[in-house]
Amino acid sequence: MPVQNVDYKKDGAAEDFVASLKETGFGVIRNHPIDMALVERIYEQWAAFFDSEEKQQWRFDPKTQDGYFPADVSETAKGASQKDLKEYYHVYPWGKVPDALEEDIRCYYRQANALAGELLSWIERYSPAQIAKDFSEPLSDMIADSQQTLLRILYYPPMAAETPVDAVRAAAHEDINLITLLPAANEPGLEVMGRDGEWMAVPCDPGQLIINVGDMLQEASGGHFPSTTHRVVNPEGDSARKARLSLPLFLHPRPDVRLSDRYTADSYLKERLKELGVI
Ligand SMILES: O=C(O)CCC(=O)C(=O)O
Ligand SMILES: [Fe+2]
Repeated sequence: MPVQNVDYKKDGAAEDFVASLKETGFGVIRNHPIDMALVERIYEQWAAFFDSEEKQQWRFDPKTQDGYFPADVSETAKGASQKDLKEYYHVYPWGKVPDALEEDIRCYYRQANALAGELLSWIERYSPAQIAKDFSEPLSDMIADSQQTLLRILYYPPMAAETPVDAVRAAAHEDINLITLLPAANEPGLEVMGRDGEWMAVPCDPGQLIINVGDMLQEASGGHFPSTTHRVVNPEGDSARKARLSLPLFLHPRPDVRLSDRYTADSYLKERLKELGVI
């Protein structure tokens, strides 16, 4: 089954969306309530931010992890030999944001967070009873007042003349959190690994929203929803001269939320961030 593209307003949307998540770990939603003009504006504003030297004043705080992460400290995916070719900025509800960029990004955060709550209730509704009975609380409650949900503004610079062999925009990885909401990026490149081990391009038509399952939902659902491996490939030809921006919202439960017998959200996150070498 390929990743399903679901019309948010159509009857049966919730069921089709959850079936796609179960089969592929990914779903695409169109006709959704997120303001895409706002997203376009955010891409423009933040492209200018990443192009400026001002970003150096917003460097991340290693303790709290909010702010700007330059390319030389950005992530190395689990098992990858090179750092990803990306920079990013982490926005938390309590975190720092440059004044001129604050209103739009906080507005997007609220919209996307609200839609994520609804999608999590769709997921719960269409989880088999055997699986849902083990959720320690409704999935949408897990993120309700969370201060941990992270909005990342990602900037993949135009390809340099020389990059280290094996370095890619984002090496194959799985997301740590419950689910991720990702509006279509301004350039293609996102790929998901199918069950057959083949890479498939994820559609990035303007206006679409991509949702993927993260490791925490996989853990909480005993593997019913698979956290699917994905990556961002390097562009070729004319696109190599273009920057790519994307805007994933990583839905993180409150730290005390019990994911499974083995983990709380907090113990799970700490274990994974250590593996990534960012704490
Ligand atoms: O840039 C993208 O399209 C995806 C980014 C991603 O997978 C991540 O930051 O976890
Ligand atoms: Fe990801």
